[in-house]
Amino acid sequence: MKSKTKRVDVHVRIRPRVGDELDRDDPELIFEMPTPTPKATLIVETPATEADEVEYVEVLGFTVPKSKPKRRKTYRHFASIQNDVPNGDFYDVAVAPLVAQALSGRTACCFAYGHTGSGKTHTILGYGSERGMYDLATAQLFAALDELNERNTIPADALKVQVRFNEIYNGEVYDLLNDSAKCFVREDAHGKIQIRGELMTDEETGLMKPTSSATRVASSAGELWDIVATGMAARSTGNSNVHRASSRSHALLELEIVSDRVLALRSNVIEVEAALTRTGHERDTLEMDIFVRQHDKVEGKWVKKADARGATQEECSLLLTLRKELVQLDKAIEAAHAAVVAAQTDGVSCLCGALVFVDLAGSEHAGSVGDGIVKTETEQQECREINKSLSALKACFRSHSKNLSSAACYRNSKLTLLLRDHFRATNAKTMMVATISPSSVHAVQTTHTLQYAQLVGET
Ligand SMILES: Nc1ncnc2c1ncn2[C@@H]1O[C@H](COP(=O)(O)OP(=O)(O)OP(=O)(O)O)[C@@H](O)[C@H]1O
Repeated sequence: MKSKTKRVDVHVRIRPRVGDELDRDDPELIFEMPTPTPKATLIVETPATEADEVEYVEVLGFTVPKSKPKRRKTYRHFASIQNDVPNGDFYDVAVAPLVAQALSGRTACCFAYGHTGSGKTHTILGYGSERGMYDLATAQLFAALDELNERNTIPADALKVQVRFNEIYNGEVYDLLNDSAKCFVREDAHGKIQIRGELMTDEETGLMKPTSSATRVASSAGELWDIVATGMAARSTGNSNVHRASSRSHALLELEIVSDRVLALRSNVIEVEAALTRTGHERDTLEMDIFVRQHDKVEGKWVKKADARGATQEECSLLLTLRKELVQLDKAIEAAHAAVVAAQTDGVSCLCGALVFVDLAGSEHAGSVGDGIVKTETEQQECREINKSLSALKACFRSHSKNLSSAACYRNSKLTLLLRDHFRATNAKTMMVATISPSSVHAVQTTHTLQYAQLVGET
């Protein structure tokens, strides 16, 4: 049986002219929408300029006809085109279905792509009285959770929302809920992507162990807003040793429906895994001590001593105990994982539903490494990283829509690695909003955004 394709719904959002565009009275691009949703087409026409009237030009002393610029361009494969609509209307069309998806226990991702100033932040996070997508989404989410919680009598099963808020800048991941601390992304023994903090010394054992990246839990939309506001403040200020502009970083806000029961069981998994690491380290150290005692290093190679004595009885019995403990711990990890899965599947159907909002770096930074504008070493590196992550994202959209199980494309950037489990979650839904300005001053960036959006929409 042919599997269903998982297309990315791409919505184009055209904002009104704002700020300088109004002050300068920028000429507007002309938009035509000949085909309505669900397979919308957008024709963009740049207004004629005085230069268009020039018919001939001098080239190397010859007078030749001037080639006419292509003023009309057509872009296809969009789910909808929203021209000058308020956030609430855009939400109803593009984001409300994602919330329904999360409330059915599945995953939904929303990406905002466009050049700096095109309206990504206005869309995702909102401005003033214009509530952003995540705010409108969490209001809808909590309205549903509150209703379910009213019927629930067991406190440990009360539904809440767990928040993680990370920023990816120059190929590194920062934790916006932990003072922009640097994080590390790795795959755990069960193939799940984990975000970990810096290594810390465990006071009990003296061993270095990674701290988990910060998550916060909100029981109401108001609490969630406060958590996100903390992250947004961290994003705009950065930390003392990293100065980054938000337009040159990707921000990833992950919201997951959880209960205290599920969180306790997950933290039990982390505890048992830590115990396994500790015991494994103890066994390895003892085995190494015995080995080193029995061998000499000759010309870089270990050679067994002629008079090497075996392990003492005490060491043998300790090794036996440690090996038995490791077998027990392996079983305990399996059981702990099974308990998490059982709690997640036995609970209400919305449990573990997730909503992910991604405010991507300004698209003008992609493809602009060699655009002729003088850039510092750091700026060139930033452009390379943005290019890399946005190309990897496009490849992953393609692989996702074609139901390819290949994990390789996700490894090509931190952004896609962080998103991998969300993309590959069962029946995950993905939506991208391509934000554009109507000002012809931004025509080049608008063309770039629409080309990328079309490629994503046609995958
Ligand atoms: N749909 C809209 N309606 C009215 N004003 C808008 C709309 N979209 C954006 N704006 C305004 O345009 C300006 C730039 O928008 P915004 O900051 O969201 O851009 P951005 O793409 O997020 O830029 P950056 O990459 O710097 O974060 C803001 O003043 C914002 O309020």
